[in-house]
Amino acid sequence: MSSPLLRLQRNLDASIRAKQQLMQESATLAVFDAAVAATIAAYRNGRRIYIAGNGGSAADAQHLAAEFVSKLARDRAPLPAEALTTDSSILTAIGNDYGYEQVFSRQLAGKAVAGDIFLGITTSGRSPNILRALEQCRAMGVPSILFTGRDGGPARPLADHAIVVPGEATSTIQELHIVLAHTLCESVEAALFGE
Ligand SMILES: O=C(CO)[C@@H](O)[C@H](O)[C@H](O)[C@H](O)COP(=O)(O)O
Ligand SMILES: [Zn+2]
Repeated sequence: MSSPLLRLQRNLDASIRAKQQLMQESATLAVFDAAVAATIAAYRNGRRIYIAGNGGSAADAQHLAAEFVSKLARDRAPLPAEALTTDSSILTAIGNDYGYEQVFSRQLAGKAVAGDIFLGITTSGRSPNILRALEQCRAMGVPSILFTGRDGGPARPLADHAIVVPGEATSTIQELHIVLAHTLCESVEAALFGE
């Protein structure tokens, strides 16, 4: 077998093993269940979700926001959601004037209200802009969900619902995060608009 196919086999195997492991981690699944309930509660109260991450996790933040606003599995009313990663003017202004670690926290300070919900995505649990965003949520009464990996790093204790997934490689952790993201959106759709 050629080496790209060997790599594919290895990566598929790592993804499958990590997903099977997550299915066995009942404590982690319970945290996810609570995170879904908190998101449904925010929407029922007329609030919205803000989502942030870096690199591939920025793409995941945008992917999930698009599905809340457009749709995932069924035709229904749009749900308000915003990825904090999309406006290059805001990102460069805050990054340039206040520092990259404030690019998400300052947007939350300016846009979010108590009772909104925030989802931070970081495979390492160590990205300073996600840490600052989680601190900002605590200060503002915005409940927070964290999708992370490894030991969850310093982000873990800062989040209300910290979901730490298995996986050794960053890419494997991200593959589990996208399953969580789709399941979160699908569950919200079902709760608000029926199965
Ligand atoms: O997508 C990938 C790797 O798969 C990268 O772009 C990755 O997201 C970046 O290195 C991020 O900066 C990593 O940040 P984090 O997950 O540790 O918060
Ligand atoms: Zn990637």
